[in-house]
Amino acid sequence: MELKDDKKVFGGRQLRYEHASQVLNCTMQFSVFLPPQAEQGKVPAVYWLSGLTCTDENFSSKAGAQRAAAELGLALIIPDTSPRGDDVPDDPEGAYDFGKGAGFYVNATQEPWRRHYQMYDYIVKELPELVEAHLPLSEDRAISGHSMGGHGALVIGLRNSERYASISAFSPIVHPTQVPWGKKALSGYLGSDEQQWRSYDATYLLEELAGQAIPPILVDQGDADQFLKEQLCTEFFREANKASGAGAQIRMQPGYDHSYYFIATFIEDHLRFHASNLR
Ligand SMILES: N[C@@H](CCC(=O)N[C@@H](CSC=O)C(=O)NCC(=O)O)C(=O)O
Repeated sequence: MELKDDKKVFGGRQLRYEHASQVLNCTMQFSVFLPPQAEQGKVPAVYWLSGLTCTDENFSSKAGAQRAAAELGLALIIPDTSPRGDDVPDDPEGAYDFGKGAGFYVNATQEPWRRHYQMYDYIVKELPELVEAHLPLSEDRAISGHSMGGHGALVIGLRNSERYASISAFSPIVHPTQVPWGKKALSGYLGSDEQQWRSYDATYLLEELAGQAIPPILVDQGDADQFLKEQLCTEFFREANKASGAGAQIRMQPGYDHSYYFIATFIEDHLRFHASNLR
Protein backbone atom coordinates (compact mmCIF):
# COMPACT_ATOMS: atom_id res chain seq x y z
CA MET A 1 0.00 0.00 0.00
CA GLU A 2 1.27 3.45 -0.91
CA LEU A 3 1.17 6.40 1.49
CA LYS A 4 -0.48 9.41 -0.18
CA ASP A 5 -0.92 11.80 2.76
CA ASP A 6 0.37 12.11 6.33
CA LYS A 7 -0.79 14.83 8.75
CA LYS A 8 -0.14 15.18 12.48
CA VAL A 9 -3.31 15.65 14.54
CA PHE A 10 -3.86 15.44 18.33
CA GLY A 11 -0.42 13.85 18.67
CA GLY A 12 -1.35 11.06 16.23
CA ARG A 13 -1.25 10.77 12.45
CA GLN A 14 -3.99 11.05 9.86
CA LEU A 15 -2.86 8.94 6.91
CA ARG A 16 -4.22 8.25 3.45
CA TYR A 17 -3.25 5.18 1.44
CA GLU A 18 -3.81 3.79 -2.03
CA HIS A 19 -3.65 0.11 -2.92
CA ALA A 20 -4.58 -2.36 -5.63
CA SER A 21 -7.56 -4.30 -4.29
CA GLN A 22 -7.64 -7.95 -5.39
CA VAL A 23 -11.21 -8.31 -4.13
CA LEU A 24 -12.63 -5.21 -5.84
CA ASN A 25 -10.42 -5.41 -8.94
CA CYS A 26 -9.56 -1.71 -8.83
CA THR A 27 -7.37 0.85 -7.13
CA MET A 28 -8.76 1.95 -3.77
CA GLN A 29 -7.97 4.71 -1.33
CA PHE A 30 -8.61 4.58 2.40
CA SER A 31 -7.77 6.68 5.45
CA VAL A 32 -6.31 5.69 8.80
CA PHE A 33 -5.89 7.57 12.05
CA LEU A 34 -3.09 6.22 14.23
CA PRO A 35 -3.15 7.47 17.83
CA PRO A 36 0.09 8.45 19.62
CA GLN A 37 0.05 5.08 21.46
CA ALA A 38 0.75 3.34 18.11
CA GLU A 39 4.35 4.60 18.38
CA GLN A 40 4.83 2.32 21.40
CA GLY A 41 3.04 -0.82 20.21
CA LYS A 42 -0.02 -2.31 18.60
CA VAL A 43 -3.39 -0.62 19.12
CA PRO A 44 -6.99 -1.78 18.54
CA ALA A 45 -8.95 -0.37 15.61
CA VAL A 46 -12.44 0.95 15.02
CA TYR A 47 -13.57 0.47 11.41
CA TRP A 48 -15.81 3.30 10.21
CA LEU A 49 -18.20 2.70 7.29
CA SER A 50 -19.51 5.86 5.65
CA GLY A 51 -22.82 6.54 3.96
CA LEU A 52 -24.13 7.23 0.47
CA THR A 53 -22.07 9.67 -1.63
CA CYS A 54 -19.11 9.52 0.79
CA THR A 55 -15.46 8.67 0.33
CA ASP A 56 -13.04 8.02 3.19
CA GLU A 57 -12.57 11.78 3.51
CA ASN A 58 -16.04 12.75 4.82
CA PHE A 59 -15.54 11.10 8.20
CA SER A 60 -11.85 12.03 8.41
CA SER A 61 -12.54 15.73 7.89
CA LYS A 62 -16.01 16.25 9.43
CA ALA A 63 -16.57 13.95 12.42
CA GLY A 64 -13.83 15.28 14.67
CA ALA A 65 -13.13 11.74 15.90
CA GLN A 66 -9.35 12.07 16.19
CA ARG A 67 -9.21 13.87 19.57
CA ALA A 68 -11.10 11.12 21.45
CA ALA A 69 -9.39 8.36 19.45
CA ALA A 70 -6.01 9.80 20.42
CA GLU A 71 -6.98 9.90 24.10
CA LEU A 72 -8.37 6.34 24.01
CA GLY A 73 -5.52 4.85 21.97
CA LEU A 74 -7.80 3.74 19.14
CA ALA A 75 -6.87 3.56 15.46
CA LEU A 76 -9.59 4.51 12.98
CA ILE A 77 -9.75 2.62 9.68
CA ILE A 78 -11.88 4.50 7.16
CA PRO A 79 -12.55 2.81 3.82
CA ASP A 80 -14.26 4.21 0.74
CA THR A 81 -17.92 3.32 0.12
CA SER A 82 -17.59 1.51 -3.23
CA PRO A 83 -15.11 0.38 -5.83
CA ARG A 84 -13.72 3.24 -7.91
CA GLY A 85 -12.19 3.97 -11.30
CA ASP A 86 -13.10 4.34 -14.94
CA ASP A 87 -13.48 0.56 -15.39
CA VAL A 88 -16.04 0.30 -12.59
CA PRO A 89 -19.68 0.43 -13.75
CA ASP A 90 -21.89 3.08 -12.21
CA ASP A 91 -25.62 3.77 -11.99
CA PRO A 92 -26.70 4.38 -15.61
CA GLU A 93 -28.52 7.56 -14.60
CA GLY A 94 -25.82 8.75 -12.23
CA ALA A 95 -28.07 8.33 -9.19
CA TYR A 96 -26.42 8.93 -5.81
CA ASP A 97 -27.94 5.82 -4.19
CA PHE A 98 -26.56 3.07 -6.43
CA GLY A 99 -23.17 2.31 -7.99
CA LYS A 100 -20.14 4.41 -7.12
CA GLY A 101 -20.40 5.85 -3.62
CA ALA A 102 -23.17 3.35 -2.83
CA GLY A 103 -21.66 -0.13 -2.59
CA PHE A 104 -23.99 -1.02 0.32
CA TYR A 105 -21.33 -3.34 1.81
CA VAL A 106 -22.64 -6.39 -0.09
CA ASN A 107 -21.03 -8.96 -2.40
CA ALA A 108 -22.83 -8.41 -5.70
CA THR A 109 -23.93 -11.50 -7.59
CA GLN A 110 -25.42 -9.77 -10.64
CA GLU A 111 -23.89 -8.48 -13.87
CA PRO A 112 -22.34 -6.01 -14.47
CA TRP A 113 -21.69 -5.37 -10.76
CA ARG A 114 -20.22 -8.71 -9.70
CA ARG A 115 -16.61 -8.13 -10.77
CA HIS A 116 -16.05 -5.01 -8.65
CA TYR A 117 -18.84 -4.61 -6.12
CA GLN A 118 -17.59 -6.99 -3.41
CA MET A 119 -17.55 -4.52 -0.54
CA TYR A 120 -18.57 -7.08 2.12
CA ASP A 121 -15.44 -9.18 1.52
CA TYR A 122 -13.32 -6.07 1.19
CA ILE A 123 -14.33 -4.82 4.65
CA VAL A 124 -14.38 -8.18 6.41
CA LYS A 125 -11.24 -9.71 4.92
CA GLU A 126 -9.00 -7.80 2.54
CA LEU A 127 -8.73 -4.45 4.28
CA PRO A 128 -8.08 -5.81 7.81
CA GLU A 129 -5.48 -8.26 6.48
CA LEU A 130 -3.75 -5.43 4.64
CA VAL A 131 -3.68 -2.87 7.44
CA GLU A 132 -2.86 -5.40 10.17
CA ALA A 133 0.12 -6.60 8.09
CA HIS A 134 1.54 -3.09 7.53
CA LEU A 135 0.49 -0.93 10.50
CA PRO A 136 0.86 -1.26 14.29
CA LEU A 137 -2.61 -2.72 14.79
CA SER A 138 -3.66 -5.55 17.03
CA GLU A 139 -6.40 -7.91 15.85
CA ASP A 140 -8.85 -6.25 18.25
CA ARG A 141 -11.54 -4.60 16.13
CA ALA A 142 -14.80 -2.76 16.54
CA ILE A 143 -17.06 -1.50 13.78
CA SER A 144 -19.22 1.59 13.35
CA GLY A 145 -20.84 3.57 10.58
CA HIS A 146 -23.45 6.03 9.39
CA SER A 147 -26.65 5.47 7.41
CA MET A 148 -25.69 3.05 4.59
CA GLY A 149 -22.51 2.55 6.65
CA GLY A 150 -24.58 2.01 9.80
CA HIS A 151 -26.34 -0.78 7.92
CA GLY A 152 -22.92 -2.12 6.89
CA ALA A 153 -21.58 -1.99 10.45
CA LEU A 154 -24.60 -3.79 11.93
CA VAL A 155 -24.66 -6.48 9.23
CA ILE A 156 -20.92 -7.10 9.21
CA GLY A 157 -20.66 -7.02 13.00
CA LEU A 158 -23.61 -9.38 13.49
CA ARG A 159 -22.43 -11.83 10.82
CA ASN A 160 -18.86 -11.87 12.14
CA SER A 161 -19.30 -11.58 15.88
CA GLU A 162 -15.98 -13.32 16.56
CA ARG A 163 -14.13 -10.58 14.68
CA TYR A 164 -15.60 -7.47 16.37
CA ALA A 165 -15.67 -6.61 20.07
CA SER A 166 -18.53 -4.15 19.62
CA ILE A 167 -20.78 -2.58 16.99
CA SER A 168 -22.22 0.91 16.77
CA ALA A 169 -24.21 2.90 14.25
CA PHE A 170 -25.47 6.41 13.60
CA SER A 171 -28.77 6.69 11.73
CA PRO A 172 -28.49 3.18 10.25
CA ILE A 173 -30.71 1.75 7.51
CA VAL A 174 -31.87 -1.05 9.81
CA HIS A 175 -34.27 -2.92 7.50
CA PRO A 176 -32.95 -2.43 3.95
CA THR A 177 -35.15 -5.17 2.48
CA GLN A 178 -38.20 -2.98 3.24
CA VAL A 179 -37.14 0.57 2.29
CA PRO A 180 -36.49 2.33 -1.05
CA TRP A 181 -32.69 2.78 -0.72
CA GLY A 182 -32.25 -0.84 0.32
CA LYS A 183 -34.65 -2.36 -2.21
CA LYS A 184 -32.94 -0.55 -5.05
CA ALA A 185 -29.45 -1.60 -3.94
CA LEU A 186 -30.26 -5.20 -2.99
CA SER A 187 -32.28 -5.90 -6.15
CA GLY A 188 -29.56 -4.35 -8.31
CA TYR A 189 -26.58 -6.07 -6.71
CA LEU A 190 -28.22 -9.37 -5.65
CA GLY A 191 -31.12 -9.84 -8.07
CA SER A 192 -34.86 -10.18 -7.59
CA ASP A 193 -34.89 -13.21 -5.22
CA GLU A 194 -35.61 -11.48 -1.91
CA GLN A 195 -34.42 -14.52 0.05
CA GLN A 196 -30.90 -13.54 -1.01
CA TRP A 197 -31.34 -10.12 0.57
CA ARG A 198 -32.02 -11.33 4.10
CA SER A 199 -28.42 -11.89 5.15
CA TYR A 200 -27.82 -8.18 4.53
CA ASP A 201 -30.71 -7.01 6.73
CA ALA A 202 -29.78 -6.15 10.33
CA THR A 203 -33.34 -6.50 11.62
CA TYR A 204 -33.66 -10.05 10.27
CA LEU A 205 -30.16 -10.92 11.52
CA LEU A 206 -30.96 -9.73 15.04
CA GLU A 207 -34.13 -11.86 15.05
CA GLU A 208 -32.26 -14.90 13.71
CA LEU A 209 -29.47 -14.55 16.27
CA ALA A 210 -31.85 -14.57 19.25
CA GLY A 211 -30.31 -16.53 22.10
CA GLN A 212 -26.80 -16.44 20.63
CA ALA A 213 -23.87 -14.37 21.88
CA ILE A 214 -23.47 -11.16 19.86
CA PRO A 215 -21.23 -8.11 20.40
CA PRO A 216 -22.61 -5.18 22.43
CA ILE A 217 -24.47 -2.74 20.15
CA LEU A 218 -25.02 1.04 20.42
CA VAL A 219 -27.29 2.91 17.97
CA ASP A 220 -27.89 6.67 17.91
CA GLN A 221 -30.68 8.13 15.79
CA GLY A 222 -31.75 11.77 15.52
CA ASP A 223 -35.51 12.32 15.69
CA ALA A 224 -35.26 15.26 13.25
CA ASP A 225 -33.53 13.11 10.63
CA GLN A 226 -35.07 13.75 7.21
CA PHE A 227 -34.61 10.08 6.24
CA LEU A 228 -35.95 8.52 9.45
CA LYS A 229 -39.52 7.69 8.39
CA GLU A 230 -38.94 6.50 4.83
CA GLN A 231 -35.45 4.95 4.81
CA LEU A 232 -34.06 4.30 8.29
CA CYS A 233 -37.12 3.07 10.22
CA THR A 234 -35.35 2.50 13.54
CA GLU A 235 -38.50 1.06 15.11
CA PHE A 236 -38.08 -2.24 13.22
CA PHE A 237 -34.69 -2.73 14.88
CA ARG A 238 -36.05 -1.69 18.26
CA GLU A 239 -38.79 -4.33 17.98
CA ALA A 240 -36.33 -7.04 16.89
CA ASN A 241 -34.05 -6.04 19.76
CA LYS A 242 -36.90 -6.41 22.23
CA ALA A 243 -38.14 -9.70 20.80
CA SER A 244 -34.68 -11.25 20.60
CA GLY A 245 -33.40 -9.96 23.95
CA ALA A 246 -30.26 -8.75 22.16
CA GLY A 247 -29.75 -5.89 24.61
CA ALA A 248 -28.75 -3.26 22.04
CA GLN A 249 -28.79 0.35 23.32
CA ILE A 250 -30.95 2.31 20.86
CA ARG A 251 -31.05 6.03 21.64
CA MET A 252 -33.34 8.58 20.00
CA GLN A 253 -31.58 11.94 20.14
CA PRO A 254 -34.05 14.84 20.10
CA GLY A 255 -33.55 17.54 17.48
CA TYR A 256 -30.65 15.95 15.56
CA ASP A 257 -30.74 15.41 11.80
CA HIS A 258 -28.85 13.07 9.44
CA SER A 259 -25.75 15.21 9.04
CA TYR A 260 -22.16 14.99 10.21
CA TYR A 261 -23.05 17.57 12.90
CA PHE A 262 -24.97 14.74 14.58
CA ILE A 263 -22.05 12.34 14.19
CA ALA A 264 -19.60 14.94 15.53
CA THR A 265 -21.81 15.41 18.61
CA PHE A 266 -21.88 11.73 19.63
CA ILE A 267 -18.75 10.19 18.11
CA GLU A 268 -16.87 10.47 21.41
CA ASP A 269 -19.62 8.44 23.13
CA HIS A 270 -19.27 5.77 20.46
CA LEU A 271 -15.49 5.63 20.72
CA ARG A 272 -15.68 5.36 24.53
CA PHE A 273 -18.23 2.55 24.11
CA HIS A 274 -15.87 0.71 21.75
CA ALA A 275 -12.81 1.34 23.94
CA SER A 276 -14.62 -0.15 26.93
CA ASN A 277 -15.35 -3.30 24.94
CA LEU A 278 -11.93 -3.53 23.29
CA ARG A 279 -10.07 -3.49 26.60
N1 LIG B 1 -27.51 13.38 -1.93
C1 LIG B 1 -28.59 12.90 -1.17
C2 LIG B 1 -28.22 12.29 0.18
C3 LIG B 1 -26.76 12.26 0.48
C4 LIG B 1 -26.50 12.12 1.95
O1 LIG B 1 -27.17 12.68 2.80
N2 LIG B 1 -25.50 11.33 2.27
C5 LIG B 1 -25.17 11.09 3.65
C6 LIG B 1 -25.30 9.65 3.93
S1 LIG B 1 -26.96 9.13 3.55
C7 LIG B 1 -26.98 7.45 3.81
O2 LIG B 1 -26.16 6.68 3.56
C8 LIG B 1 -23.77 11.59 3.91
O3 LIG B 1 -23.09 11.13 4.79
N3 LIG B 1 -23.33 12.57 3.12
C9 LIG B 1 -21.98 13.11 3.16
C10 LIG B 1 -21.77 14.29 4.05
O4 LIG B 1 -20.59 14.68 4.17
O5 LIG B 1 -22.73 14.80 4.65
C11 LIG B 1 -29.54 14.01 -0.92
O6 LIG B 1 -29.09 15.15 -1.05
O7 LIG B 1 -30.68 13.72 -0.54
